[in-house]
Amino acid sequence: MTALPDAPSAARRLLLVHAHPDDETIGNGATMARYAAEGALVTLVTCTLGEEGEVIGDELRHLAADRDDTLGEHRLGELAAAMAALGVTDHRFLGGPGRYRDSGMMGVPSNKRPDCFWQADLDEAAAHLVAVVRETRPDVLVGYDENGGYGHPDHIQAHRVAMRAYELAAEPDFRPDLGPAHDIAKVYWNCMPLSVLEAGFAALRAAGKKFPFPGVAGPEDVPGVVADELVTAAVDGTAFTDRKVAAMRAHRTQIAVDGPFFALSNDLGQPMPATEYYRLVRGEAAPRGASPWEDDLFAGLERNPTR
Ligand SMILES: CC(=O)N[C@H]1[C@@H](O[C@@H]2[C@H](O)[C@H](O)[C@@H](O)[C@H](O)[C@H]2O)O[C@H](CO)[C@@H](O)[C@@H]1O
Ligand SMILES: [Zn+2]
Repeated sequence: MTALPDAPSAARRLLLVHAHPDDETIGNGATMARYAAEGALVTLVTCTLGEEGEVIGDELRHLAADRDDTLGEHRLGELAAAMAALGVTDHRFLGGPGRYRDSGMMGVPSNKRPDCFWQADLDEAAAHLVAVVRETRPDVLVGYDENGGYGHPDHIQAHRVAMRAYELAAEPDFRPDLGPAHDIAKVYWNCMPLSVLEAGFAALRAAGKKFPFPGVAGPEDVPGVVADELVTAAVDGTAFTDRKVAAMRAHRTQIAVDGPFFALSNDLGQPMPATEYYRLVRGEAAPRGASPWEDDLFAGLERNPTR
């Protein structure tokens, strides 16, 4: 049981569920930094240690699964450094560090390892997350869409576990030993509005020869692209871009950063958005004024200290 940081019981509470160390910063780094700075209780649950990842740079390549197989332990440290950069103090691994191994990309042999997340029993994995939900009692849960954003097995499984835990945590008869039932007020899935994606890639093409990476990502490389009408919230993290960049750089084996662009180990550069987008899938959206999108994930929620 992790001691929660001291905070007024009326503090707003955000829980994020991610597949690997690095996903949280790529998708929600500015959002996490903003809410942590505003005094919210931000809890990150990461489902694997990222043991099957590729490694950027020759000097650390020995960590890879087909060499020393110590990348997971190394990425645990990268995640801790990234959380320090974002000001997030409550980050945990589903079932404890190493309980579920990174499954690798869809279709590779490591998908069949009995200890990998893709082979996990859904209700058993969800029970680990129910324990966190009932302890931290979040107002808002952030996860992936049913395709995990881009079809990676661990992302799909993280979606399934998050949505199953959302249901089970609210059931008073389910595992009362894990604490009193808790009904999360709002659930969002990470997404990227098509119009924002197109503008970002237009800026990337305009960079021309100054573009710092050998390859250019395409829209198919960006997870969770949806029509603008499906987007509910846009969280402006501009004020926290420096923290997001520092956290991206902390994930040194996975992410290379250059100016307003970043690339994964595939060396395909893509824009690094300062605003992060969300699709509400459970709960009620707050009434919106002129903007089509909420600007705060907690919009419309009373600060209920007894939740
Ligand atoms: C962002 C993300 O989910 N990264 C995962 C992903 O890594 C990609 C994978 O190695 C792919 O083969 C590369 O081309 C791409 O550049 C990588 O981002 O899958 C890894 C293995 O499951 C995982 O460790 C990593 O966190
Ligand atoms: Zn991932």
